[in-house]
Amino acid sequence: MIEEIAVQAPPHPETGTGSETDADPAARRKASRLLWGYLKPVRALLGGLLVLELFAHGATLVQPLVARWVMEHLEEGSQALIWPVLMLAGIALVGMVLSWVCTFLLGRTGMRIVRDMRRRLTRRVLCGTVAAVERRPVGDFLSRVGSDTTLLQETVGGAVINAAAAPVAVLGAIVLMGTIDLGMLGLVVGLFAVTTFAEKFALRRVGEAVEQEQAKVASMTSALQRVLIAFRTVKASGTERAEEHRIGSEADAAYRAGVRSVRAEAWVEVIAGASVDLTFLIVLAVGATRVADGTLGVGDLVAFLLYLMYLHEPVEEVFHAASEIAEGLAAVRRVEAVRDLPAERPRPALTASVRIPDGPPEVRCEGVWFGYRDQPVLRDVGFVAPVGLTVLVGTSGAGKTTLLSLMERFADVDKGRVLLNGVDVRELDRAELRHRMAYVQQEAPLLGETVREAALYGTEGAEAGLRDALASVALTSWVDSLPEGLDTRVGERGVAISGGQRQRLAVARALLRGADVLLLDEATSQLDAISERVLLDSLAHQARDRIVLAVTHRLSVAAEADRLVLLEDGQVRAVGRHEDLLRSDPVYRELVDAPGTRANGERPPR
Ligand SMILES: Nc1ncnc2c1ncn2[C@@H]1O[C@H](COP(=O)(O)OP(=O)(O)OP(=O)(O)O)[C@@H](O)[C@H]1O
Repeated sequence: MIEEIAVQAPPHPETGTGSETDADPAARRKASRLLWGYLKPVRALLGGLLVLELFAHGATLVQPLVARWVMEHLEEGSQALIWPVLMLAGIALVGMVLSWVCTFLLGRTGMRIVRDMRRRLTRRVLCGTVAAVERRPVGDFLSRVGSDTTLLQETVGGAVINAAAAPVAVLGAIVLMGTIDLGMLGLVVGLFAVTTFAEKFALRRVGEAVEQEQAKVASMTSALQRVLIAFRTVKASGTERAEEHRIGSEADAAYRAGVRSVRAEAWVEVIAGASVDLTFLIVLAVGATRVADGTLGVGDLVAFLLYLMYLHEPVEEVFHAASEIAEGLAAVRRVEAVRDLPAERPRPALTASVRIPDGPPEVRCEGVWFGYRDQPVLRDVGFVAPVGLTVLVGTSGAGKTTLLSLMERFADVDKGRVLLNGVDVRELDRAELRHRMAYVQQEAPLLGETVREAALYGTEGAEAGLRDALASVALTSWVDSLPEGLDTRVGERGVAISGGQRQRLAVARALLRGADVLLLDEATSQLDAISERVLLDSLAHQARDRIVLAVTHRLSVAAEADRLVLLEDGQVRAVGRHEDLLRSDPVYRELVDAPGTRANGERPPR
């Protein structure tokens, strides 16, 4: 069974974030808590910014008072006006400086949170289990780490501060209105309560629509990424139009969800504006009636209405900020789905002292059972791979790659044991175990921009052995023919080099790790007979003091093996040398006779 720390809910068809959606109040509360958590490292800074913002509000409020003072003292001549005018200019300057500082600091704070979030997500993905990470489309990860985190920047860079500062302005005005007439204030508060109730629904729609839009963008990115990886196949299959249509439909779906979110946002803005305007009219009607029956003064009504007009901006700001926060919370939910990825379980504390015993290396499988999603793939597999070349052969799907995965602990056995030097690999620290092994995966992908970087990837201080390793895989003359030698760029996915060269480079990298156990999964499948011969000689040399465990369909590799393990339908069918199995096992004979077991130019055995 695949080992996971947290159990991942299956992706939601619309949002792709698991079963939690914006319609779920518990999910909303959890997202709010998480957003508050993200702000933890910058809460003090945000507090300071809030104070600055309030000062900026204060500076705006003082301006009319000073202007009024200037108007009242006009008749005293220009001399008397110098100081008030200078004061006005000073206030304006302070307002400008505060505004710049707030905008800059808020923007920077938002970016910092996004940067930290991206770092954490990257760490989370890299620590995830192989099963959990490989199950998700790559484009989905890219979208969550790239674009969803950007949405958060908007939320933090302004919305949070506005959501805190604007209510203070609203509260201030409300208190002043209360000093004029409590009855009228009750009316205003009642009307605002109705508005807030209506806004709640619109805001929920914003959150849902943004989450759906982001999920559609992720699907589009995944579709595009698949096409780019298989670009030649797409061209050769003549499916450009079909792919364009498919990716286009994802873009359309993202557009439709985007329109839904914009529509909901428009409602938020309109309801906020209309609430103030409507309240103004109702207060005017009620106030006029009260002025007429003498229970309210004209001056009080005018002052009350002025405060209502002043409220227009902060009320709109509050709801605009709420809308941005709803978008941010949608992003939080999508980002958190990555943070919930099951991680590789650390080594159990009880066995913390277990180390790999010294001595000649040995890999041993004892009664190993393993399945994917309760479908058994390996059944009671047992064999020993001592120092030397051990080759795993078997029909496609027999479980060869799966066996190598269990040795590297990409997954753990359901039953039985895999032992390295007599120690169950589950008791070992993963880093130590993997340090002892070098692995070339079936597709032999290259990491690094240049030939040198690709060959040295994951090898520490191995540069001195680079030339020898390249010679071992017959790549010296190729590297020497490159325009910039080892520093020639190999293209993003290594497509600038042939499949065989890529495989050999991957093997050179594995050799440079100097590991006790070399795991090679179909590492010679694309080699010609001559390069394969060089590589096999080199592997034979390596196998004198380490374990080389190779999965192959190639006869030439099998013929060189010190021992063959023949897998059939997840079980060990036979173990022996090539000649013995050729004589005794009809299934092995059939495999050997099958097409594709020989390198180009290789002759069949006599
Ligand atoms: N991640 C996975 N999830 C579910 N099933 C899987 C997964 N990986 C492999 N399988 C299944 O497990 C079985 C064994 O796969 P495995 O890749 O180990 O076979 P193999 O012998 O290496 O095949 P090949 O020679 O074609 O590479 C296959 O039926 C395969 O479909």
